[in-house]
Amino acid sequence: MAQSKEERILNFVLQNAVRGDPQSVVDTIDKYCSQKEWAMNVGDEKGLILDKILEETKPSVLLELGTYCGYSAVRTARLLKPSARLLTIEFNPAFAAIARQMIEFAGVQDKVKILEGPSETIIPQLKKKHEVDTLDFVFLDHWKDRYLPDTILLLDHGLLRKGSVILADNVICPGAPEFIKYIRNNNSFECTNYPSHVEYMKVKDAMEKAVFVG
Ligand SMILES: O=C(NCCCCCn1ccc2cnccc21)c1cc(-c2ccc(F)cc2)cc(O)c1O
Ligand SMILES: [Mg+2]
Repeated sequence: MAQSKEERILNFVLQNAVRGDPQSVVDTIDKYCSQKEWAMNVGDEKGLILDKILEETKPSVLLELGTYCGYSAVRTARLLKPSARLLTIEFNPAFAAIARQMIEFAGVQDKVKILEGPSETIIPQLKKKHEVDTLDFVFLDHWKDRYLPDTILLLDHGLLRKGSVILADNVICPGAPEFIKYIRNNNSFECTNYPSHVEYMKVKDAMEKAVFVG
């Protein structure tokens, strides 16, 4: 069977990165996707914004929507304290399988758990099935028209607390206009926009941080 792009990315990492070194995995994916094949990783430019917000927030319980090849899961886990846990939801089983191998190669498997399925099914299970109380940090990077309904789902299931941080990728390109309209007009959230570019491109993009103030 012909290899998928995601398999080619994983194999490039297995052959060129250092096992157990998450930074080398992140750098190697960025090298491949900027020089050989574009892929929808958050990338190095927006990745630095993610890093800074993680270092400011110091979260213990994190949720990511949109694992893909595991780039942002590895990038995030490399900055977490030993006791912190990242749950990452992936809809596509083939991508989840790639991400699992990427996360294990990087050596961050003890901090990361991949949950396979649609976010609208998994979010309501987080408290009882995945022993979550509330989330300190949520990274939205899945279907852009699910950012708003899933934010409402998080609220309805009591998964946010005062100070919970939601960080959304791609609020310009591909864009998440309904999410942005809602979150910027909701007094329960304090929003900050971080202008950037689409990963590995010159096209304008941005990330939006929304802190839940209760
Ligand atoms: O589409 C994007 N991501 C979403 C991929 C599908 C997620 C599916 N999925 C995963 C978990 C999950 C749970 N529940 C339901 C569905 C779920 C994306 C696209 C671009 C992009 C593309 C073309 C272009 F010209 C410019 C930019 C850039 C990005 O950074 C992106 O993130
Ligand atoms: Mg994205």
